[in-house]
Amino acid sequence: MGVTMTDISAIRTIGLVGGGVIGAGWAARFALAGYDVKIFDPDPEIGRKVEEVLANARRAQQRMLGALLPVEGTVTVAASLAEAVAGVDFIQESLPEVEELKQRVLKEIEAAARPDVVIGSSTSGLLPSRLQSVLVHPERFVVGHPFNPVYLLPLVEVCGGEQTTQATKDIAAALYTECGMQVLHVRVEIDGFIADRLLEALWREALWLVNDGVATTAEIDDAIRYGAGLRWSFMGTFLVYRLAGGEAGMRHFLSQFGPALKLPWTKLVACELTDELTDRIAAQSDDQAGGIDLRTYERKRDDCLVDVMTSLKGNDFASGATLKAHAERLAAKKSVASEPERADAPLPLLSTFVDTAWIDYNGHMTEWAYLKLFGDTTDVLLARIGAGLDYVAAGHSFYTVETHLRHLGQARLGEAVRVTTQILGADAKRLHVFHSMTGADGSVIATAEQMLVHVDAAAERSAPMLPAVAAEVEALARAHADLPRPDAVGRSIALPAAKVPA
Ligand SMILES: NC(=O)C1=CN([C@@H]2O[C@H](COP(=O)(O)OP(=O)(O)OC[C@H]3O[C@@H](n4cnc5c(N)ncnc54)[C@H](O)[C@@H]3O)[C@@H](O)[C@H]2O)C=CC1
Ligand SMILES: C[N+](C)(C)CC(=O)CC(=O)[O-]
Repeated sequence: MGVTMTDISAIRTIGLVGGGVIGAGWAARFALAGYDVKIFDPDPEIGRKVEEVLANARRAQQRMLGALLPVEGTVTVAASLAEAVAGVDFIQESLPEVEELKQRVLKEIEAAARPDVVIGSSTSGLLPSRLQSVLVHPERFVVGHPFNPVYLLPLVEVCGGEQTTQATKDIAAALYTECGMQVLHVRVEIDGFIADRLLEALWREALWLVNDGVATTAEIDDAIRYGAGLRWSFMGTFLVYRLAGGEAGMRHFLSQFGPALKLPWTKLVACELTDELTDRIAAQSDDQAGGIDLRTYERKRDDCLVDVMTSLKGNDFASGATLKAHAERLAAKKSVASEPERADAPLPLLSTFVDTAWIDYNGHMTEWAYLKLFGDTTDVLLARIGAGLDYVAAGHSFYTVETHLRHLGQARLGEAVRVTTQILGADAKRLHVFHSMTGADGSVIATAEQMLVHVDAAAERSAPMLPAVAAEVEALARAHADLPRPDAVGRSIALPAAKVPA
């Protein structure tokens, strides 16, 4: 099926050329987003390598998104380049960073692929105008520069060349976004794009510091990870330095620290990678790694990245906002259709998916999260009876004065949970409710019995409900009067009789 230039819903299968660090990372990113992947790499070990990267990626993404993840796409190792790209709906090239090689293979890709299919390139700095110049259809070529590990880091720089159409950039950007990535549009075509210009400046300086015997690889990494690296995970250099300028902000920062830039402390030219320096860096790096193998280190890195992004998700900030939006998109695709109320059944008030922030060290939804969801359900009920935020603003409210929570099963990350509410009774000032939470398989995993008291909020005293609310409560209480009373109502916590010490 063809893909129109404005529609990515027709994209099902993605062809990957090059399956090294980045190509295998793309395979995992796309497959875990539900796309089928065909990958070609002449490396005879390609199948094993991709499988290992995919296993680590699956583990990390499950920690981050759990049951929200879509059904995983298939990953097929193709026997030839033509097999990997023929008939696919999008292509991502991740060949070694050599312009002539990329140009030669891009021509081979074009000869085997559909003429309209978008070709993304992972190049970290080569100019798209030069790469696309060899193509018959250069308009469908665009750079999509990712960051390692591609399956976790959201950033992808999208940069078109002189002949790239806007539609091509839009398709690539839409696809990457759909896979949970954060697109940074590089508006001016420039060697190294934006991020690698910055990374390379730091990297040059780091190599000089080792070369000049100022610091070891481990000391330089400490200088980053205990300081600036921590704040870079959520604020970039400009925002960080604005805050460092105190109340006078960026102007003060520039006037105080600007003159030092002219000293200059940094060299900003490449140091010669002599055999001696390469040996020294490699030996220090081996020493620093402490004999831990690559895949184990990758898992450590992935765990830390997931923890950082999950925390930032709670703050709805930086990459956390990207993750939150992605989780919401995935949840919307799986969303449970809202249920109509029935007179002969408890009210269906809340449907949601278990969030990463609610998971404990056992991998299950933690205690307080149950109370939060039951509390949220009560809020939905209050809105339903006309006691929502306007009612509160007018000085009336309900306070919860007693809760009895029971835990009967487990909810896991991303699982769909649903809460229904039965009105057990009410009088002029009190509302007695029973919430029941079911998991994805429909079994009850928790219940909460609550007593709410209506209050005059300003006086902080109980008070009768306003007539309109009282009428809604009465109607619901009457409708629920004939429902079977849950066994757990009124139960208290106690050991079974036989276990009570005499
Ligand atoms: N490693 C990194 O940190 C990042 C790399 N990139 C970019 O991604 C691209 C790939 O880099 P890496 O994955 O790091 O390199 P890599 O060396 O790990 O992988 C390159 C792969 O291409 C394969 N290959 C060589 N000739 C081929 C051909 N004719 N057809 C198919 N496959 C072929 C090789 O067998 C190898 O597996 C480069 O353009 C690089 O600049 C982008 C972001 C980060
Ligand atoms: C070293 N590198 C230039 C290939 C790095 C990148 O392009 C991005 C990254 O993951 O750091």
